[in-house]
Amino acid sequence: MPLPKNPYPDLSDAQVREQLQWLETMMTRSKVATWKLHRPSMKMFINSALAELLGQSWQREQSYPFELLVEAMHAECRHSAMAVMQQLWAGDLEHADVIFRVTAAHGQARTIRDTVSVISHDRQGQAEWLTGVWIDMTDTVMAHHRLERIASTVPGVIYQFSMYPDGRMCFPYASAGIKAIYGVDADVVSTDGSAVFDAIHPADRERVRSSIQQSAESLQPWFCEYRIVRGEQTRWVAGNAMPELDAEGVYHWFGQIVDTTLDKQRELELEESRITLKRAQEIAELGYWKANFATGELYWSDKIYDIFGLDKDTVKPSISLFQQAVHPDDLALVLASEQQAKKFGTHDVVHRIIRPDGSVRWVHELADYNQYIHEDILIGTVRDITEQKIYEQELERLSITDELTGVYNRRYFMQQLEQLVVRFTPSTQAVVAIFDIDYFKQINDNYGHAEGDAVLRRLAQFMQQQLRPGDIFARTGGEEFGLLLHRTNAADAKRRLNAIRILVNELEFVPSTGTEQPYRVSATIGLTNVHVDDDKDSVLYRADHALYFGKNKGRNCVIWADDEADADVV
Ligand SMILES: Nc1nc2c(ncn2[C@@H]2O[C@H](COP(=O)(O)OP(=O)(O)OP(=O)(O)O)[C@@H](O)[C@H]2O)c(=O)[nH]1
Repeated sequence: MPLPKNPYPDLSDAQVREQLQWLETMMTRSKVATWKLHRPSMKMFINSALAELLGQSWQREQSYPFELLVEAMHAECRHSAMAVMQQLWAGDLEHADVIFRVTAAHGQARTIRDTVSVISHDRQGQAEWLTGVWIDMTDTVMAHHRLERIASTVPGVIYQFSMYPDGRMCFPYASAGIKAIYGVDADVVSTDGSAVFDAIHPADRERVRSSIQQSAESLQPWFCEYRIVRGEQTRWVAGNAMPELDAEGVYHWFGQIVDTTLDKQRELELEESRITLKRAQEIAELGYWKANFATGELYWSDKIYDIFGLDKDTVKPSISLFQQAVHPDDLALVLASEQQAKKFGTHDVVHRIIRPDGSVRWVHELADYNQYIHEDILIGTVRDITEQKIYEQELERLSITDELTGVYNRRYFMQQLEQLVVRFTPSTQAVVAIFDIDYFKQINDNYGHAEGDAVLRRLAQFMQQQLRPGDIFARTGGEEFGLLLHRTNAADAKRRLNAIRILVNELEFVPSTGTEQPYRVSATIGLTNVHVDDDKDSVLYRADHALYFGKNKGRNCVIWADDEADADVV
């Protein structure tokens, strides 16, 4: 049988034999299985490692039928393996890697990569001598299989991504999930990863690239959320991976990419409703809070910090902090409302707070006590109603104020008188008086209506100054004023009002024209004390009667009226 031609013409046959010996020893030791086949005779020579693997006894130079090898192959691999062999025999291929499974000695199934080379050809160009080296890939295949099984239970895709110094990028490993996420096959991107990058939404592509670059530069974990466009569909994915730099300057990331479209949609919807709510709260000047009475914890939305004049970054809200901010006069009201809420479910209270700068604000709190939550929690809103309160107070003030003189008006006087008579008890002491300017018509007639107004203003202010706190003084008609003197007896009231009458009469008025002589005014005052069985009309009737009496008597006097007597001049 002709041996293959010596491929090393510089060496003697003996040297070649020696080299072969050495090679064979090395291969046997390292358990590399090899075979060589003389194609024309189909005689096969195998090394001891292959003989051992196939469960054959071995002798140097013993030939074996090639069938031995073919029979060891698993039936499902045989056809494709032999097809490659045929191409090698025909001289169509010089080298080929053939992968097949064999049943080795002791019935063990092994996966083999047989690297076959044609060593020599016959005159027709067909293979004459061929050789093969078996590499046992069982462990690799098993590891791959194991990885695939694990990967199939993990959401999304797990992968290795590599970036070369020349900028090439690829996915040497990607689990089957890559198809579902990017719509590409793992083997397509195993050498060129551009299909994955092409699938990224154009608006996100640069961001993804620079995040990879950053991770490479810092060797810090890569994390990125971005969109993928697949036909009409846009999906959100999130990727994270750990980078590594190898000795050749190649970066490798090992990580996972998952589809987060649903989470992202929920997140975006949540963010949208959060913004809408925030905006609505801003428009309504509304803050949102949640108080846990069991723990004393309090949550405030941003708006509440503004309302309370506190800094969000440095202040941590708590129930006690809130209570400290409540105006001391309103704290009992607020606490009572909270207790009410525990019984009836609703907390609805208007109160004042004091800001750190001392300014006072009015707030309206509305909250619900949720009895279905087992914790002691009140959830509610707070609105700054200071402007509204000021406006209301101003309206209230205007509704009880006389426009010309600035003192109380008739409406307020009548309200107070009504309250006085309704609440009156035998131990209460109060006096009601009517103060009427004498001959006021003449002032209008002599100096004009504006001068009359000025006199009314000045007299009203003057009277106001003469009274005690708690006394009520109001303009009840044109040049007529009413007085309610609390905790005063008849003698005291007569004395005080007479003193005031004298002071009024001493006032000097200078006409605004400036050309006339100064003049004085006088007033007549009718007064009475309040009785237990009085209503407001009966009180006013007596005071009015006394006033009428005084006018008739010549004016500039204080007249006391009681039930019996018509009047009593002071
Ligand atoms: N300037 C001015 N005059 C008013 C106002 N309201 C009422 N008067 C005038 O006050 C005058 C009241 O006149 P009378 O009721 O006759 O009373 P009098 O002149 O003070 O006389 P006696 O009360 O009897 O002393 C009228 O001329 C009214 O026009 C007002 O708001 N401004």
